[in-house]
Amino acid sequence: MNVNGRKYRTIWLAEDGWGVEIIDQTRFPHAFETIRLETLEEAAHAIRIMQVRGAPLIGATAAYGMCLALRADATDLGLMNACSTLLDTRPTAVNLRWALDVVRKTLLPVPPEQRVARAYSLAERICDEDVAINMSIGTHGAKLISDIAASKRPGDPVNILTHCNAGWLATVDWGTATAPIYMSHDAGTPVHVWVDETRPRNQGAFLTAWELGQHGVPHTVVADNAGGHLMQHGEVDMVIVGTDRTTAEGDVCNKIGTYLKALAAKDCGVPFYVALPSPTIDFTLSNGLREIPIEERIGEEVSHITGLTASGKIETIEIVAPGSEVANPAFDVTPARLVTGLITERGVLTADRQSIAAAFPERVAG
Ligand SMILES: CSC[C@@H](O)[C@@H](O)C(=O)COP(=O)(O)O
Repeated sequence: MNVNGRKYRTIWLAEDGWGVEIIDQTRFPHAFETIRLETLEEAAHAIRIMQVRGAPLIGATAAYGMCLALRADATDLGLMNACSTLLDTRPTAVNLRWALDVVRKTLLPVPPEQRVARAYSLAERICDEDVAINMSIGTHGAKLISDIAASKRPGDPVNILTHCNAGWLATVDWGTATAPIYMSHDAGTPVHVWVDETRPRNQGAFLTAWELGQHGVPHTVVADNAGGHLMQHGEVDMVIVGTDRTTAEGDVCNKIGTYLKALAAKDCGVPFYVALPSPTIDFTLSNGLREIPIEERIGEEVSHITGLTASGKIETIEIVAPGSEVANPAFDVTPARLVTGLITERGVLTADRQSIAAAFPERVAG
């Protein structure tokens, strides 16, 4: 993605060939700042406090975190300890476990003195694969958008609602839910995006709105509760969201509030699509509601909010009545029956076990 005329990925190797650079997502939308990671602890911290976030980018950062860890200790014990430190950072996005499994299984049979170099090439491969996957999701999703455009009056935009940030910033490049949007926009299909603000951390208002603006995609930020109303009044042609973990049966776990959008979409006959890169499929799970771990985050994310004051200062203020209890479940599960289709790198699938297994037979086996 281009930012201020310069092409960026969200994570990259520093010029010295070993430090890892990331964009600090806690500073959006008011500042664009990068950070250099040099240690395992810094990589784990970046994931934990959400300087990087979004399922694919969490996986990519973990892969680079392993490189940094192995520079300090490339023994079997060092490798296993680093895996468990990174795995403990966030519980829901399965891309984290997937990336760590790839690194651990590949490196354990390799002699310790060769592990650092192998880890860096693996991390680079994981990043490149993420970009390729998202571009394929973009191609398949753009076809869905152009089909809807063909049924509208020429020039009328396809109105797409999205929740949270499954965009460029959540991946290495392109995004998952946003890839079809960027590709359609670039191809001249008129699109307009309804961006759910996505309380409590406002990934929609802070991140998705920022990156759509950078790319010149027409969009409107709405309060999370507006989606149902917009759908009832024919203002939404389709929903596209991302996912942090999708079961073998097609149940989809994504940012809190996604389920309510799926219910409203079902009631209003609006197609509800999930952009799903294959590393986000957890073939060990069937029932999303019972089996997917849902991250509980700190209450301050609900009780406080950060923004720009009229005097140009970034400040955090309290917005909940003092003394009230707050709860902060960060994800919810949308059952497969509410999902119109899964937009994967291998095409648009029905959200069921047969379709998912037929598209990714090698993942079922291993
Ligand atoms: C392509 S990213 C898909 C999901 O990771 C995204 O929709 C999401 O819920 C991110 O949550 P976050 O808590 O910001 O990491």
